Amino acid sequence: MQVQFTDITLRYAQQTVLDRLNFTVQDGELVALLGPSGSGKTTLLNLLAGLLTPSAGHLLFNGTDVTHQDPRHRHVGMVFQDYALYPHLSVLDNIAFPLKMAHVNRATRYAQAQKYAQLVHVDDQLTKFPRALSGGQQQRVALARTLIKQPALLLLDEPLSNLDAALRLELRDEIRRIQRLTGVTTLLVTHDQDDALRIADRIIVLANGRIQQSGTGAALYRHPQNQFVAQFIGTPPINLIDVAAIRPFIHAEIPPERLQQAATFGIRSEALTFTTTNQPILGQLPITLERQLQIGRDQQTLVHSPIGRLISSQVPLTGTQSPTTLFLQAAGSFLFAADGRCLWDGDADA
Ligand SMILES: Nc1ncnc2c1ncn2[C@@H]1O[C@H](COP(=O)(O)OP(=O)(O)OP(=O)(O)O)[C@@H](O)[C@H]1O
Repeated sequence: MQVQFTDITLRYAQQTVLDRLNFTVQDGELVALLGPSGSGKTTLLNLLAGLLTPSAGHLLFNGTDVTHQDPRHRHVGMVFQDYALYPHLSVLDNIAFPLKMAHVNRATRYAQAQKYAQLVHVDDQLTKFPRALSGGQQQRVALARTLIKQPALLLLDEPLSNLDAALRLELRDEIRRIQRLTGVTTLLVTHDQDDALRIADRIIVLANGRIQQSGTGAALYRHPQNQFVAQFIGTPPINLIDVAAIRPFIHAEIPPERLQQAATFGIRSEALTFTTTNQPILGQLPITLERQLQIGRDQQTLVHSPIGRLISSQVPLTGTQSPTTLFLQAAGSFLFAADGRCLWDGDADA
């Protein structure tokens, strides 16, 4: 089902939580809604489920205006962070429960429950009660219980938040597999960029009630439209430097009028390189090494420079001599205006 927000605004008393949102989720798409705490993610899901009505604007499902439609008629399924399983019912009865409420006969609802249990890989747990399951298994059951209703739209509200790291990784892949198999249009709410980047076809970044940018993980990382997105997406975090401080170290081709307008220079850790490559270089900085870390397969080096402390992921772990200069590569460098807009992107505009 295609979902369309047209100029949707939601206010609580004086606070505008969502401010004229416009976006479309295509039929079968898996979109992550990524934003910091309080950015309005849950509010947006509640609008889709029909638990809230917007202050202004329209919500369309397959082109039909459902802004004021009763939640029961929307065919929307929701899965929450805390599973919300019925503790006194077995796995099979939990999954079959929505069909019982819909007065589907016993044989059919158990056959369907078996089918969905297989889909989410809990078919070997059918007689257990929720307390005897791991968090990941409980979330699988919650997913099956929602999917058995064959929703036209699936809403996942921080479904991985209560899981430990290993289960989280496993369920991320599972959510994607199950969504692909069922083809259900899905909106996943998360504040975790890793979840969004690994699961979704496309990410919508929400902050301060506005869509900051919508795109693939690669587009958001390589071509952020503003400083918020540049800071929010990517680990280690982007280096942000006052333009006036870095200007004396820049020798190459940035349009002078852009430099004039800019307040902040952003540089990704991988754009601070130890040696020159065949990539365009903007300039170079004298540095002293502070600390080097190996974090899994990634290396991070903290350096002191005349423009402050920086992080590079391109300095080899020492052994030989310490580097005294780092090169600023154009790709991965950005200029931001005082209001946060990206004025120049070293990869796209150079
Ligand atoms: N019923 C309400 N009355 C007044 N303000 C509310 C109400 N519900 C939410 N808000 C406010 O709306 C804003 C967005 O809340 P929402 O729960 O949608 O954010 P969120 O992005 O889901 O945050 P989190 O990740 O912390 O759950 C917050 O500032 C919150 O305080």
